[in-house]
Amino acid sequence: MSKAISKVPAVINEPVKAYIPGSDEVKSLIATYKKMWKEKTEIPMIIGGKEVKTDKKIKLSSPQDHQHNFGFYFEGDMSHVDQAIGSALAAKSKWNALGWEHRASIFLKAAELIAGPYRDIINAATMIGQSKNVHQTEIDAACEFIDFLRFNVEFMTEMYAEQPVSDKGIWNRVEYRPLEGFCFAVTPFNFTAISGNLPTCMALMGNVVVWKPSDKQVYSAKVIMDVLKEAGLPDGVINMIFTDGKETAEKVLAHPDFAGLHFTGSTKVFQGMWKMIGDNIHNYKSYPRIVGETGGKDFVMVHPSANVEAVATGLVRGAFEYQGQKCSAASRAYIPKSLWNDVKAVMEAQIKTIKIGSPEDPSNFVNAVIDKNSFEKCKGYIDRANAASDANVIIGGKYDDSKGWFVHPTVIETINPYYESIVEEIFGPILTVYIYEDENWNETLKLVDTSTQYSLTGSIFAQDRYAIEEAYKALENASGNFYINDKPTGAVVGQQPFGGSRASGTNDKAGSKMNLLRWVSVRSIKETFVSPKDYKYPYLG
Ligand SMILES: NC(=O)c1ccc[n+]([C@@H]2O[C@H](COP(=O)([O-])OP(=O)(O)OC[C@H]3O[C@@H](n4cnc5c(N)ncnc54)[C@H](O)[C@@H]3O)[C@@H](O)[C@H]2O)c1
Ligand SMILES: N[C@@H](CCC=O)C(=O)O
Repeated sequence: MSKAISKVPAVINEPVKAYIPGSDEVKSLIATYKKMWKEKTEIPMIIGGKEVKTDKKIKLSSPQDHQHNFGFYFEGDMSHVDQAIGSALAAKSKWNALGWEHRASIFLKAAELIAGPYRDIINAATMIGQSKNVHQTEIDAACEFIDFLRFNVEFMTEMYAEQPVSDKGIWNRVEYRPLEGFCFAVTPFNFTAISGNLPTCMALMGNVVVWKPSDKQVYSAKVIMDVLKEAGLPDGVINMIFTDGKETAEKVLAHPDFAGLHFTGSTKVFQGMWKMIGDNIHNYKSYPRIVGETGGKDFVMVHPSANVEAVATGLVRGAFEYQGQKCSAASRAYIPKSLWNDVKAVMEAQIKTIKIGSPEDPSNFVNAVIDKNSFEKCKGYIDRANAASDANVIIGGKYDDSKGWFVHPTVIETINPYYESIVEEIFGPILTVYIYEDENWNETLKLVDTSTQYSLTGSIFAQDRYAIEEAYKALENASGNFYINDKPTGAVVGQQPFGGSRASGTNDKAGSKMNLLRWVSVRSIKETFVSPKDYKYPYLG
């Protein structure tokens, strides 16, 4: 244990590299992409620090070229889930006993490795496996993940420093113990940073973890485990398994030592897991912590005083960056009639210039959606809108799966504020707009607040300060992240703590102290320096 109260290095957000065409940084990244594209990587599970291969080799193909096989991963079964739980529990007491500075050092070193020697590798893996363009991968796999790692260390020390007051003659302290048992991280395909953050932030707080990444994010998940190993994470602290989600959840969530779920993904899956936890409540040694960040139907509300170019740009970037596959993506917009023709014209002009294709060509702004299911889902919404009497595809609407899963940026206009594409999460490059009469501003605010089950992100565009204040109040519970004159995507760790409520999650704000608090169980300690020797109150003589 340490003989000093040390301070961790001051933290600032990792600068986003510009990747200017022709620059050394873009050349280096694209060269790494091309090299990794050709390698037939074999990706084992990592249990107790050991590589685990099975006879079930699953082919990995890239969304931008579904016939291209860039490697394989080894799928496990329920025996591997048992092994992962066993390894986590075996690693627990040593990890728990290690001084916090050592835990901090491991994750700070991991941040440095990603910022330096692993930057191109983790970025290229994300581009190949998850089809992100150079900028989108840089803000996710490099910068956001680095920020999570560094800021969480800072938040941990701030938390540890929070101590109660002490009356005369006593000393009160609190300590932030890891949860008893093991934790379970289940992560989505769309953000490498999220998949890295969920298991690592629990481990940072002294917990041991079973981690099940999405089968569509296996390549960058492997790089995360490589980095953690090189950073010195002891064997068994984080165990990565590639197993069926539902079966794994059934097994893990029935275990008496299950202590906490850290989930990010769709609403339906999270609700299913919450129900399983409820059904098992009598089996556990402690009440498990449940944190889930889930789906969204994120709004852009536009006031007649808004700036047209700012609105159109916010919509184009908010809806179509990473093919709309951000939980925060702008997917419904409410635009006053007086501005609509102008906003539409600017959007059409911008969308016309968007290039679509593989991330290997950095000039492609839109890449492929993640898989066939997603492609078919988007196609369904577009085809039904084309046939609907109350909706119309007004921009885009093309799709092409001949090489990759490409869906063009699409705008649907509807006259029905409850039309399917304006209330359901699509998770693709499809924005639905509803045009309201300018005088119906207040009614439209109510519609934004009540027409979907979600409450994740949302934006108000207005120059009129009274209108901003009205929207701010009327939409108080309509989003967990609220933006004024900006797109509803792109939260930065340490700047806009991220998460939503209603059907969008437990709002425990990833990358903040609020989230880390969920992974500790506080013990209060009171020490009395001179203990009383008689039971009598002073007035009893
Ligand atoms: N709110 C947020 O912060 C946030 C961030 C990113 C993504 N998301 C949401 O995630 C979704 C997209 O990601 P996705 O497609 O990977 O989500 P998903 O729900 O399909 O999968 C998430 C994880 O759950 C696993 N899983 C799937 N079915 C399961 C089951 N029945 N039981 C247990 N685990 C199961 C998957 O294998 C994966 O690891 C969207 O709904 C998006 O809004 C939310
Ligand atoms: N934190 C990201 C979204 C993560 C969900 O997919 C953003 O703010 O855009």
